[in-house]
Amino acid sequence: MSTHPANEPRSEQYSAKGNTYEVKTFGARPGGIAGNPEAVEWLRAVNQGFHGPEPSEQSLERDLMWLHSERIRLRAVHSQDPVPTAALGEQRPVATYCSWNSNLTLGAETQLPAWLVSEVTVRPTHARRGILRRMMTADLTEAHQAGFPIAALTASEATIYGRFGFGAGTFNTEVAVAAESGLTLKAPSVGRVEMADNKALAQLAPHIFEEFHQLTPGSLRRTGKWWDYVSGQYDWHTGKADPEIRTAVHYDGNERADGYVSYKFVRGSGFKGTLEVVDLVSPSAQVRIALWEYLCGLDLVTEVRHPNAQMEDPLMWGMVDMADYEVRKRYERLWLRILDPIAALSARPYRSHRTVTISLVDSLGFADGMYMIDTTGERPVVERTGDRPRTDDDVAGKSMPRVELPEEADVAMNIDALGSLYLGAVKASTLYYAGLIKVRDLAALDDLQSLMSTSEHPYCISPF
Ligand SMILES: CC(=O)SCCNC(=O)CCNC(=O)[C@H](O)C(C)(C)COP(=O)(O)OP(=O)(O)OC[C@H]1O[C@@H](n2cnc3c(N)ncnc32)[C@H](O)[C@@H]1OP(=O)(O)O
Repeated sequence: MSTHPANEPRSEQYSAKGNTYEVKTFGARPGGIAGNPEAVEWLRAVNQGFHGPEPSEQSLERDLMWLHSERIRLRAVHSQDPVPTAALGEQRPVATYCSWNSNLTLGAETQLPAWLVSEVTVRPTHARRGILRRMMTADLTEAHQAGFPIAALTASEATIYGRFGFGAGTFNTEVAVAAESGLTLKAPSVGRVEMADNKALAQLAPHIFEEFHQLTPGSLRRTGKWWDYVSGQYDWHTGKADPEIRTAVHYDGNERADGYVSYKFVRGSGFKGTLEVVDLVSPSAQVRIALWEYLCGLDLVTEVRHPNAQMEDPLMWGMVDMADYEVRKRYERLWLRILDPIAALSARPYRSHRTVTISLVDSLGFADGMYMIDTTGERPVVERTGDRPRTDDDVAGKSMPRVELPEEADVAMNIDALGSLYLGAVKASTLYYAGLIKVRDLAALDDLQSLMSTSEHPYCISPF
C-alpha cells in the first residue's frame, strides 16, 4: 500500500447545470500565508462553509502548518464563470474537501490504515449540482487505488453519506452526572488525581492518548493539533487560547501518569455552575471512573457533562445511584466506509468459528461482489468468490440500490451496513429487523451475528 499518495497539484475542468468549474487537488507547502495563497483561500472557504469566523493570521499560520505536517490532501472547486460586483472573487473556492492518512484500532494492538475525510463544504449557491459527489468519488477512488481498506468521517448530517457507502460505525453519548453531593461509587476508586499544569499536560497527553488508542476499538490516531487544544493553549474553533480550561492527571500506585482530564467551569447563577469535559482519556475504564470522581467532587459544581462519553459506560454501573447518570443524547460518532472487504475483514478480530458468504452491494464498485468469510481455522480467511447478479437498480445506476439475496449467498447487504457491523456498533439482527440485511434463513443471520459480534462497544474520542 502506498501510505502517502502524492499531493502534487492537479486540476480538471467540468460543467454542471450551466456552470463551469475547475477542481484543484493540492497540498500545503512550507512558507506560511505568503507561500500558500490557494490553501489560505481553502481555509477561509471552510470557515465560511461551517459558519465560523473569518480566520485570523495566527490561526491561518497554525492551520497551514498542520495541513503541511500531516500531508493533508486538499480539494478546492472554483467557479470559472464571471463574478458579479461585490460577490466573492473566483480565487475563493465554492467547495472544499480534504483527506489524510490515519489508523483505526480494531482490537488490542491491532490497527488498520484508515483514510479520513473532512472539511466538506459546498457554497449554497452551488449546491445540488453534484460537486460533493464528484469530489467524494474522486477521493475514494484514490483511497482505493492506494490500497486503503477503509475510509472514515464524522458527519454533520446523518442523511448524506450512506449513498457513498458510509455506515454509522461507532456511537457516543452526551451524559450529565449530578454532582451536588459528589459521586458515590459501589467499589473504591483506584490511584489518585492531581490538578495539572496545562503546558505540562500538553506534553503528557499524547503518551496517555497513545496507550488508549492502542487498546481501544474504534479509536483513531490523533493529529498534533489536539494537544494545544485540550490544554487550553489554542482552541481551533475560536482561533485563540482558552484560559478557562483546567486539567488534572491520574496517577497509579507507582506515581505513573495513566489518565488525564481537561475541563471547563460554566458559571450558573451565583458561584455554582456545571463542568464541561473537554477530553477525558485513559486506557483503563477504572481510571476514567476515578477522573469522574475527581470532577464530581469539585466544590461549587452541580453537574458534570461529557459530550463524548462511551455507549456502555462502566461509570453508570459503578454508581450507587445510577439515576444520577443521565444520557442526554446518543449520536453516531464515526462513519465507516469499507473500501476493501478482504483486507478489512481479514484484519478484524473474531470470537466465533463460522463460515458465511456475503453478497455486498456497492454502487461505487469498490467492494461490490460475493465474499466468503471463514473463521473456522487458526486465522480468518476472506475471499472474493465472484460477482453478484446485476439488478434493475444497478442498471438504473441508483446510488442506494435495493439489496437482493443471490442464490449462492447466506446474507446480503449494502456496503454501508457492513461499515456499521464492522466494529460491532450494532447487532446484525438489528439491521435485519430494520430491513437492511437479507438472509437465507435465521440460522444464516445467527452465523453472521456471531461472526461480527465484539466483546465491547467501539469508542472513538477523536472527532475530526
Ligand atoms: C465529512 C464532513 O465534512 S461533514 C460536513 C458536510 N458539510 C456541511 O454540512 C456543510 C453544509 N452543506 C454543504 O456544504 C453541502 O450542502 C453538502 C456538502 C452537504 C452537499 O453538497 P452538494 O454538492 O450539494 O451535494 P451533491 O449535489 O453532490 O449531492 C450528492 C448527493 O447527496 C445528496 N445530498 C446532498 N446534500 C444532502 C443533504 N444535506 N442531506 C441529504 N442528502 C444530501 C444529494 O441528493 C445527492 O444524492 P444522489 O447523488 O444520490 O442523487
